[in-house]
Amino acid sequence: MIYCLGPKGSYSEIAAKLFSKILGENTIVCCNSIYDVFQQLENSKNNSYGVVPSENSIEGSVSLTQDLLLEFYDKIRIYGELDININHCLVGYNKEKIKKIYSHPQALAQCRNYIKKHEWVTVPVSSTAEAVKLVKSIGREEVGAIASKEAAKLYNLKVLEEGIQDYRNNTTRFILIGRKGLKLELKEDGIKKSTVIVKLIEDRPGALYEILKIFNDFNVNLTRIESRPSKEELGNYIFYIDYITPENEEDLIEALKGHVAYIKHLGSYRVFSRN
Ligand SMILES: O=C(O)C(=O)C[C@]1(C(=O)O)C=C[C@@H](O)C=C1
Repeated sequence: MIYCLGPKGSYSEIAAKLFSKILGENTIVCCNSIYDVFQQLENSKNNSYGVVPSENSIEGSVSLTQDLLLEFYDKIRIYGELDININHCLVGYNKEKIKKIYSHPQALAQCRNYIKKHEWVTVPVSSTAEAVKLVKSIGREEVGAIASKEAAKLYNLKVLEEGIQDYRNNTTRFILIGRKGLKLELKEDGIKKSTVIVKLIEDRPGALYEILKIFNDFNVNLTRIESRPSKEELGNYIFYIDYITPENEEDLIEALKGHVAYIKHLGSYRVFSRN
């Protein structure tokens, strides 16, 4: 079973379909929210997976996913990663008549300039495919949605314009998640990455530098470092760090442990490609 944000035709479902081919797992279950995906996995006993967006090339991190990775740390780990091109379409009845545009907040943000140019009122909804469903059920020319071509086709609406994101290259990174301890057979080839969350012991000069120095000492290439609020007080942060997994990763983690309040290893996983 693979859980994802639905309904059918969402970008998450498109990503889940690609993962389903890779995993040889055919059942995809569409959920109402990213939170539901985590919760379904928490309650699942079998080898279920979830597919959730983690980062976008225009808008940056999907903060809900980042926060839930920490909140569900006792149960859930990352098992894979896949980047998908996002080619947003204007979906509806008649472009000239649109006054109100429905979509997921990430998609609205990725098309901010385009929407501003047309002076449309925006309505955030739970996913891009949900937006198309709503526009179909409203059935009036004044409304439109921003979504995939697949969603337009699925709910029988017209693609009025394609590639409407503000920057041509629009890529969203999706991660494959599951309960900790799952055995996913990784092919020998391809890049392997890891993600950790670290909290510094105290706010003092060089505290973050000391951690980064350890990565340097182990000759490890970082691919992302991002701070999120610790949610304890304003100006207090935790750090999400992705890196190319070294052979001696256990030694690296041991070395880091001496310099942090905590380190949470969210997984070492394969970076999948679409073919
Ligand atoms: O709304 C959808 O279709 C989703 O799958 C969510 C989501 C996201 O949260 O980033 C996925 C890809 C796009 O970046 C826009 C929206």
